[in-house]
Amino acid sequence: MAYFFSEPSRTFSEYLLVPGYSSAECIPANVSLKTPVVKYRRGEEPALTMNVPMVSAVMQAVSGEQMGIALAKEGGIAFIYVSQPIEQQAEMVRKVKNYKAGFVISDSNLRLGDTLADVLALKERTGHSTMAVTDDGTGTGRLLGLVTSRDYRVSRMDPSTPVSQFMTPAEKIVSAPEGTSLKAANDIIWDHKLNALPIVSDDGHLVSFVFRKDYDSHKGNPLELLDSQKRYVVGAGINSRDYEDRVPALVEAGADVLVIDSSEGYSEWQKRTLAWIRSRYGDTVKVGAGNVVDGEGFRFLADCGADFVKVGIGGGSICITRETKGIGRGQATAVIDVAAERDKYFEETGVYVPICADGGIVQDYHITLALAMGADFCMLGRYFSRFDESPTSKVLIGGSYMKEYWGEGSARARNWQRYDLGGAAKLSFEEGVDSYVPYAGKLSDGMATTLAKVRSTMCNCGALTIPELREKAKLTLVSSVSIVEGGAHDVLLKDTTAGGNQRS
Ligand SMILES: NC(=O)C1=CN([C@@H]2O[C@H](COP(=O)(O)OP(=O)(O)OC[C@H]3O[C@@H](n4cnc5c(N)ncnc54)[C@H](O)[C@@H]3O)[C@@H](O)[C@H]2O)C=CC1
Ligand SMILES: O=c1[nH]c(=O)c2[nH+]cn([C@@H]3O[C@H](COP(=O)(O)O)[C@@H](O)[C@H]3O)c2[nH]1
Ligand SMILES: [K+]
Repeated sequence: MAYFFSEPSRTFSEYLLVPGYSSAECIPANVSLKTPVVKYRRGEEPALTMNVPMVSAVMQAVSGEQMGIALAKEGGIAFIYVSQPIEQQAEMVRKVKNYKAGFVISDSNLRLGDTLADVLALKERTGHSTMAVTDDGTGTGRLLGLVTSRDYRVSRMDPSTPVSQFMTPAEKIVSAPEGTSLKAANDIIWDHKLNALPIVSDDGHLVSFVFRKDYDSHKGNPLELLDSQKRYVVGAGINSRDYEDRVPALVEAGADVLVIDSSEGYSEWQKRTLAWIRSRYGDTVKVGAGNVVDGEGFRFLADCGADFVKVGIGGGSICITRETKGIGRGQATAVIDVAAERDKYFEETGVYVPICADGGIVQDYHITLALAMGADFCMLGRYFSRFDESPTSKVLIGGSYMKEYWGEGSARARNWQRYDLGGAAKLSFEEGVDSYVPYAGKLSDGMATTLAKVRSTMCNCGALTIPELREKAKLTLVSSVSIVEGGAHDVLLKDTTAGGNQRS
C-alpha cells in the first residue's frame, strides 16, 4: 500500500518566529552569517564555508560570470548555469577566477588604421571613452597608443582622420608593469593625474586598465569570499549525463564547488555521477546533489558521497513541476524533514552534510525561516534575477523596468539534457515558465537590505550565529486569518508601493 505522510506539506509563509530573549550583545553588528557549504567530520573544519547563507540558482537567467563576481564580493557563491556548451561554461568560471578587483580587461579597442568615425562608433557601442590602440585590435594585443575624449574634437576634425594622428603614442603613455598592486597603481594614477593606467606585460602587451573612478568601489567588501590564492570563489552546475567531459573542464577552469542540477536527485543517475567523481578525484572535487524533499532522499545522496544536498521540488517561482508532474512537497516541510535526517545522519556517522533550501524564497524573512528550520544556506533564482548582475536584459514595461526570468525547464531554456533523451525519446512538456520580475538595481544594495533583515530577526531570537538560531528558534504555524493580520490592514494606504505584502 502507498505510504501517506501524516503531516500536510507546508510552505514558509505559514510560519513565523516567536522572539526569544535578546541580551545586550545581541545586535546586528555582532551577528555572523558564516555557514558550511560542504560536508565535514565532527570536530573538523569544513573545506569550504560562505560568509552569507545565499547562493544563486543554476539558471541561464541568473548565474553568469557577472553574478559570480558580484555574489562572491558579498560573501556568497554563484553556481554558473550548466545548460550551455561545456567550453562556454568553463570560460565563465575562468572569468570569475581571473577577475582581479580594480583591474579591468579593456573592451574598447582599436587598430592603427581605424578612424575618428570608428572611435565614435565604438564609444556609442560600449559607452567607454578610454580606448586602447593595439596591433591586433584586441584588449590583450601589443599596446601602440591610447585614445580618450580629450584627444579629438568632433566639430573640428574630419571623421576619416586615422587614430595614429591623434592618439597618445605608446612612448608617451604612463603605464605600470604586470604584477603591480592595486595600491601602487592608484598611487601612480594620483601622481600623474591620470584617468586610466594601462598595465603592460614585459613584451609590451596590454594586460588591463586600472581606472581612477574605480578607486573607491573596491574598498570595503569585508565579507568577500576568496580562495587560498585570493581569487573569488565560484560554483558551477553539472548534469548526470556529460559529467565525464564537463567535470574535468570545470575543475581545470578553477570551479571551487559543483552541484548536480536536477529537479529530482533520488536516482541511479546521480549515484553514478557522484561515484565517477569520487573515483576520479577522491574528495578533492566538492559536489552537491539533489533535489530531494524527504529524509530518505537525503540519506541516499549522503551515502552516495554528496558534499551537500539540495532540497526543493516545485517550489520555485517559475516552477510548474507540481502542476505538470504532480511531484513535490511544501518547501518548509521538506526542509524540516531533511534537516531532521541530516542531524540523525550526523549523530550516526559523525559526518555533517549541509543542506541547501532551493526555491520558493519570496520574502526576505523566508531565508531566516529556512535557516531556523535547519537549512545551512538558501539557493535563490528569482531574487538574484532582478539585479543588474543577472545576465538578462532590462526592459521597460508599462512605465516600470523589468528583468526577464525563465525556468530551466521552460521551452526558452532549450535545455538539451531534458529534450535529448536519445533516439525518439524526448521530454515533450515544459516544467517552467518565462516571466518578468521587477528590476531591483545593484546586487550589493539589495543584499545589504535583505541581510540586515536576517540579522535583525536573528537578534530578536537571541541568536548571533546560524547554529544558535537553529537551537533557539521557536516557530509557530499561522492561521490564514492571522496572515491577514500580519500585513497592513484596515487602513487606506497612501502609497501602494509601501504595502505590507510587497515581495522583495
Ligand atoms: N527544483 C525543481 O523543482 C525543478 C527544477 N528544474 C530545473 O530544470 C532543469 C532540468 O531538470 P531535469 O529535467 O530534472 O533534468 P535532469 O537532467 O535531471 O532530468 C531529465 C531527464 O533525464 C533523465 N536522466 C538524467 N540522467 C540520465 C542519464 N545519465 N541517462 C539517461 N537518462 C538520464 C532523468 O531521469 C529525467 O527523466 C534543472 O535546471 C532543474 O534545476 C525543473 C523542474 C523542477
Ligand atoms: O519546476 C521548475 N521548472 C523550471 O523550469 C525550473 N528552473 C529552475 N527551477 C528551480 O527553481 C529554483 C529557483 O526558484 P526561485 O525562483 O523561487 O528562487 C531553481 O534553483 C530550481 O531549483 C525550476 N523549477
Ligand atoms: K526518483
